Amino acid sequence: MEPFIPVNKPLGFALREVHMSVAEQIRSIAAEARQASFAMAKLSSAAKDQLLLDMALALINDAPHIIEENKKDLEAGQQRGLSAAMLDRLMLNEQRVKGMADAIREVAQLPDPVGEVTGMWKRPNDLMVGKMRIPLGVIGIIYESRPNVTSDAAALCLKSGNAVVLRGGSEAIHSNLAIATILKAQLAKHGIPAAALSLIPFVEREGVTEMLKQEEYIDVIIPRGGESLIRFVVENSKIPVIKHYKGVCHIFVDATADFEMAREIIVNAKTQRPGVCNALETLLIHKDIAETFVPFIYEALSTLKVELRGDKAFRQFAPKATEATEEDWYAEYLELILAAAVVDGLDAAIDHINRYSSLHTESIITGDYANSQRFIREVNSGVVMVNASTRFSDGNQLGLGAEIGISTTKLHSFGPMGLTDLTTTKFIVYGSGQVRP
Ligand SMILES: NC(=O)C1=CN([C@@H]2O[C@H](COP(=O)(O)OP(=O)(O)OC[C@H]3O[C@@H](n4cnc5c(N)ncnc54)[C@H](OP(=O)(O)O)[C@@H]3O)[C@@H](O)[C@H]2O)C=CC1
Ligand SMILES: N[C@@H](CCC(=O)OP(=O)(O)O)C(=O)O
Repeated sequence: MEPFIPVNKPLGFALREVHMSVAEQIRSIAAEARQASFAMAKLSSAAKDQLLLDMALALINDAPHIIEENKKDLEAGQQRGLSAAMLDRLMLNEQRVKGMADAIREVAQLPDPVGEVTGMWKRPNDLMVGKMRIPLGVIGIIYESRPNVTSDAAALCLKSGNAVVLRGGSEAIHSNLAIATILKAQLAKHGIPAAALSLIPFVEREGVTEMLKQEEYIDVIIPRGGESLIRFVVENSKIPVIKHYKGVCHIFVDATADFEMAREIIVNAKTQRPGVCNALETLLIHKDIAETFVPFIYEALSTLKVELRGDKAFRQFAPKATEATEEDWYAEYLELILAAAVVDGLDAAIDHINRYSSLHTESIITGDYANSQRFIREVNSGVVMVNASTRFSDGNQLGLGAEIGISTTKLHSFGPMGLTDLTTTKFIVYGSGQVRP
């Protein structure tokens, strides 16, 4: 997508400091965030929780303003011909703003990971050695055009004692600025440096490029988005990157699967919200049940207007399905299209997944315990499920309150990332005068 300048010029441009280049402005934001991160790291759990609760309340109180700013984004999006699904992702109403506030409150209620001692052991010389959880420092996030990510990410980063630099999708610039301004005002009220939460206030892509050069000030970059973003960040970042890549999610229906259960799960995973990264994109079916299961699932999905693209064996039992090409096995459709193949068994299913998946989320539907255990151990993705919908691959649904995103990188955290994943540990050592002989 081409870089986009907001239609409402005064807002887009007024926030780019005219006397500073993009590079200077980003460097200054990052440097101030670094300073603010020291203040964040020292805050007590109670202070952070109160800050978050006040932020949630402020969002509710200022909902009319947020919705007004969001309308500007929606109008600009309509003018640019964004799809209905994209406009829906962008849209905020009272209920969605309330949802954002609820998510912040939920994060406030979660235990604070900072300061937790994760282990303590005694050495023969009586030294006590342990590990303590600490914030990462400054987290830079580049994300899509869903404005609620701005408040979710801010809440998670602040509660875990970090400062955060946010760069949201250009389509959501007015909404994001409104949300970030409201949240920042609460930082000031609580005596916390406003730079603990910064939103890049303009849409030039150069801002992303410059962010990736701030290794002196930003500790980690989280790119949350599709192919173009991830490739760009991986090629250009001087800062460690935790990729949050697209979701080419699979379900494998084993020979022992309960058909009704399989249908419920597949329908949910494909159709409940097709535009999100944890929606199902490829279905694999054990050959021993293909003759009966393929027509059964084809009927259920085509009734719901899902287009099926099958391999030869799948089309043998569902002749109306279109032909899948090699490209389909890599595809993240984010719409009502599903690729489907018949495989020889568990080994072939695991091989297919490990070859084509984006390491996001995969599920097996099976009545065979041993196969479920092999699937869990051998599938190389951040979330592996048994007899459940891939749509559960979500921080809130998995008990993390919210998620910064779903990591498809094994370092430093794999799968949905919550509070604990935004921290690291340091060694702590208690002595009583010991010296090394
Ligand atoms: N794993 C996870 O946690 C998640 C993954 N996703 C994935 O994200 C994708 C959908 O998101 P979508 O809205 O398309 O997001 P995009 O990947 O198009 O954009 C996300 C952000 O990246 C920026 N960006 C995109 N390309 C570049 C580039 N070449 N250089 C610099 N910045 C860039 C965008 O800026 P600009 O506005 O300027 O285009 C935006 O801020 C899907 O593939 C989905 O699966 C989504 C959410 C969570
Ligand atoms: N949080 C999501 C899953 C991850 C996500 O945010 O995906 P996306 O909607 O593609 O930005 C969910 O509700 O399922």
